[in-house]
Amino acid sequence: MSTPSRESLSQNEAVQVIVRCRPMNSQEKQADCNRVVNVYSNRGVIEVENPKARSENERKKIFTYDAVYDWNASQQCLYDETVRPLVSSVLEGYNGCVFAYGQTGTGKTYTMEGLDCEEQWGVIPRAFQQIWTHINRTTGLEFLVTVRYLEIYMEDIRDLLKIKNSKSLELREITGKGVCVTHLHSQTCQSADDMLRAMRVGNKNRTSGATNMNEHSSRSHAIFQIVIEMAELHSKKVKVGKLNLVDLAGSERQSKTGATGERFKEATKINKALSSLGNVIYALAENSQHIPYRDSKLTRLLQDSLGGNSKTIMIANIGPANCNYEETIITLRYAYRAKSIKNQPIKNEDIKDAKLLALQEEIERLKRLIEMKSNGGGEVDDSEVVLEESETSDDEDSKKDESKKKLELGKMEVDELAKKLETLEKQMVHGGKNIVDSVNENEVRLEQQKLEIAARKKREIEMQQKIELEEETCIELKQVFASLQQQVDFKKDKLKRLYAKLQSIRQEIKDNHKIYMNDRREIEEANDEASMQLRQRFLIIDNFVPPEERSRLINLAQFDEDKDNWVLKKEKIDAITMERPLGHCYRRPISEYAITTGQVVPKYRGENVLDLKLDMPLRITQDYVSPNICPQIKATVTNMILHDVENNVIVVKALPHTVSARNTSKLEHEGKYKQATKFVIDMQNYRTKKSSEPVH
Ligand SMILES: Nc1ncnc2c1ncn2[C@@H]1O[C@H](COP(=O)(O)OP(=O)(O)OP(=O)(O)O)[C@@H](O)[C@H]1O
Repeated sequence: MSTPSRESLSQNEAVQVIVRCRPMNSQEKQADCNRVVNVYSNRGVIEVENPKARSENERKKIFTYDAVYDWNASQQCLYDETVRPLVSSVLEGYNGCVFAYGQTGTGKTYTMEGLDCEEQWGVIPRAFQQIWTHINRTTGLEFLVTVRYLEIYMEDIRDLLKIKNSKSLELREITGKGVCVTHLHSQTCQSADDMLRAMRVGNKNRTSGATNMNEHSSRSHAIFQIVIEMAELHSKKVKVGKLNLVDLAGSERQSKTGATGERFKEATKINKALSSLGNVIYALAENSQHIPYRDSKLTRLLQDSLGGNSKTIMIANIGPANCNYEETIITLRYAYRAKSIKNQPIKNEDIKDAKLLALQEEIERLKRLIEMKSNGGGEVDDSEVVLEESETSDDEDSKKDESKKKLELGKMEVDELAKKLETLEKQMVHGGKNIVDSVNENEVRLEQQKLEIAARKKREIEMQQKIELEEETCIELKQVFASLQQQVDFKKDKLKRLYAKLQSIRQEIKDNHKIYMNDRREIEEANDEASMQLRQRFLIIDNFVPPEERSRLINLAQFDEDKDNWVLKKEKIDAITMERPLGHCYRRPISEYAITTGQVVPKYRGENVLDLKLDMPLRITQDYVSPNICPQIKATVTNMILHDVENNVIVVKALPHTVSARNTSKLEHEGKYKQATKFVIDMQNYRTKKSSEPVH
């Protein structure tokens, strides 16, 4: 893909964050839950009341977003106001991404896919409609539309359109194209119905299951990708728009979802991937130097959409009930942070390696070939056959037959080429099919109006938010006071309001600090655990692995960027020139029958026993020299071994439970911590050194 020109680089653009609150569900109604969420759509504000508030400061939390939707908002309204403008940009050649995030059962799948009846269609089918309406009324362009559908389940990537032979697929970073999934099936579509069919096939294959919170819970992160290549008929210039529609698995608490066994394992993986998504959002919002995209497959795949070259919308889904207060606040904070992520959308113009160009070239080539063959430029010439028919000599009869055969073969070839041409041509769609339709004009106008309304609504919300900010300062200037007392009362009121605001901000800081301390404790625990493991492994290496073996492995180890892990290089064994052992017997016993029929080739002394090219080991057992074991380990091992005289066997005593670093005394813990940290630093230095070495 060619690199984008300077002109096509647009300005930084923030991720658009939208919040949607679903209606109370039957479970919540039965349990007599209270609604604690208030939605102010005209101001883009969500207000949440804390059901366990101990003081006035803790009572209300207020969050502001680009747009908010309550339980009455229709699918059409959400799509037209927020997603339609983004899909329009994709049709101009931008990359776009819409992803739904939220607690399990809050309506992510409902928002992205919706229900079967057209009125309840979600973002994905509505995007299909918009794309094909556009294609069908655009003249002067040729389109190639392909879709892919994948899920990330327990950190494995699966192809949802080709599930039968779908093993876990690999991710690969391709220069200029970003992170791609290798061997992912891509399906060409010629209509919105084709896309709907692909979506339904994929949905059937998607991993889902029932939890306490949702009867049909999606247990994987699903990404539906649409690639639209558009070529100008005259200039052959190609632009490409890519749209990622992502339905994430729900964030959840194991205690609430009642997850056990396989569901528990799933939930752990889901939460891990979502927390790495959270870390990426946090790092981007904080403008960190290092963005941990590599921590999970989900974040690697969404790399372009978060802090990359795409226009992105995050739809945060929440529930209205008091019983989900904590989860709702977590989602709202998460979404609030995402608001400060800046992307750099790029228009993918003048793309040189588009599939559409290759397809056009192939079609031209086939057309030329068919024409050549039909005009007799191929192997067989019709006129030649006619001429030959007039000659009657016996000798030439066979020649005639041969020519006929050739002719038939030639015709078959032309037929095959024509079929191939037809299939290729079908893949490409010529824009402007409905251009003569009078309804079409109205449709164009309607679409334009919808976009204008969306833009106006966006501006209105922005203005409202600005006005509210400025009101605080302006109201005082406008006020004319009749007396000093009136002025004092006014100022008292203002002070009260500001004090309440200050208290709520203080509370927010307190809550955030608590979250930060929890996160920090978890990271420290993970670090302690990792350090202990590292130390244990170093002890094993130091004491049980011979030094030459160790240096051999160090030389072979190299960091594989694609696998994001260390791998061992293949060792060169050419230098070893050991003779293979020879057979001792004179002859291999064989049956009389085999000898007479000559089926078996007898084996003679002097031949290799094995006729395989085996790798020879670098050392043989006799070369083994026992290593120097450190005295502590020796003592531990000696203490562990008992001689069971009665049964004449050696018994190894079980080790006492390892004492966790957290439970040991402070001093001991600090000592261990220092040692462990040193090991971590050594290992990191080693990794850095290795990865900076040139790879041979
Ligand atoms: N805005 C809404 N209006 C009406 N019904 C809704 C709305 N949002 C969600 N629902 C209903 O709530 C239920 C749960 O929704 P959904 O399955 O979409 O949740 P989810 O967030 O995708 O859950 P999970 O993460 O477990 O997959 C569904 O029956 C859905 O139809």
